[in-house]
Amino acid sequence: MKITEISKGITQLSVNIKDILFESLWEMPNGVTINSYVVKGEKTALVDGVCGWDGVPESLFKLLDEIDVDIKSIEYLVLNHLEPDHAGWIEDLLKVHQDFQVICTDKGADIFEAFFDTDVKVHRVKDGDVIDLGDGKVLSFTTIPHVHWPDAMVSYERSSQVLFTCDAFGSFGIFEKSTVDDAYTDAEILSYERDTIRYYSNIIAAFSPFVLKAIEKLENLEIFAIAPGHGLVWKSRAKKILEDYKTYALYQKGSARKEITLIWGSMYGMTAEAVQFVEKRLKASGIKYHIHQVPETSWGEVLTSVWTSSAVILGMPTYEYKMFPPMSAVLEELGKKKVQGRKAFRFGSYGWSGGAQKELEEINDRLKLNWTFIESYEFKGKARDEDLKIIEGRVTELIDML
Ligand SMILES: Cc1cc2nc3c(=O)[nH]c(=O)nc-3n(C[C@H](O)[C@H](O)[C@H](O)COP(=O)(O)O)c2cc1C
Repeated sequence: MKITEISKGITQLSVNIKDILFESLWEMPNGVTINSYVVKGEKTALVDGVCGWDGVPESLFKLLDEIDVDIKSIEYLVLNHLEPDHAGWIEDLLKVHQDFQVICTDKGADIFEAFFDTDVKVHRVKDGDVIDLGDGKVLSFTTIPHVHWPDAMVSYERSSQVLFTCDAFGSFGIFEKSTVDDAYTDAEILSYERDTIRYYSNIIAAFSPFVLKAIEKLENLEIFAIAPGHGLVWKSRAKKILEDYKTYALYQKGSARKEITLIWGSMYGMTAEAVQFVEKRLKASGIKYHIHQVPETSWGEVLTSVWTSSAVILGMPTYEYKMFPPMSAVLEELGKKKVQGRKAFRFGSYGWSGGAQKELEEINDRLKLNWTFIESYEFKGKARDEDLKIIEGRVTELIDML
């Protein structure tokens, strides 16, 4: 738990969350923070809440207490996004306070009504609407639909130029030293980047075209700080996180970094032997690569690597006339996130007639992955020296294509 003053009258209340799966699905090896913000003019607004998970609502009440904000003094609850990791706390709030207004978009209001049984007043805002809190504090609102739900908006406090973005521009990770980027060196920020990319690729990626539209909408704002619902507050690097998000969004269609992700699975070690050989070749080439075995590695981890990679190598055998099933499961997930336009190569073992290749081609077409494959290579049983030579040639071809 942390309390941080972002600007005069604007305080961040941050709760650390570990050892859960985000959306009951995505691993977070370094946890996540959920950030709520108090904006104090003559009136008090709370921007975004926290989740209803064990101990979290109590943490927010405690933090409000520590900064001497009487819960009953909150007149506005600004909900940039209704996902329960930010809005679940409302159930607990309603038990002690009902005399406030919810501020959200039209779509947000519909979701609010679906999630909560309450007569609390809901004020629907559109682009450019403002709420004057008095004492110089004015909040204005800009919708950013589908980043990440259709209800999403950002709120901007005009005098301090703080932009509250909820899920947009967020990251995974818990930050012990400070919750503001200024406290960290560039090298430290770079070491947290994988958590940001993991967050982006796992949670936001499917909506990348909307991320680009949102950034366009926000580009001309004077920004002192970007204050998201997860991860660091971006002050000196506010422009940089906008640029980084734009870059991540553009990775969706291909032309990502000069990196290769090798995803592999093997039942009895025949494909695994060839994988070891390919890994040696990648190591010798000096190119940056990620290697993940499936099903041992989670989708989230694989997705994080593939998101930044311009090329993918798949190593898997035939299983019941199809691909080794964990590989098709991962590809289906990549299809849902629309990871398109990768350069790719596939190799693998089979026992009698094969079949994996046919399913791979079907998946590439059906999911519109639009991956450009170098001719795949299949070997019967164990890969012999002549097989490895051919595989090596094709891996070299792939590296050269980058
Ligand atoms: C459950 C199972 C199903 C298989 N189905 C097929 C198949 O449909 N077609 C085929 O050619 N080989 C099939 N095989 C044989 C494997 O593809 C072959 O043994 C291959 O060498 C396994 O590679 P691995 O050691 O990397 O798992 C199957 C093997 C198993 C264990």
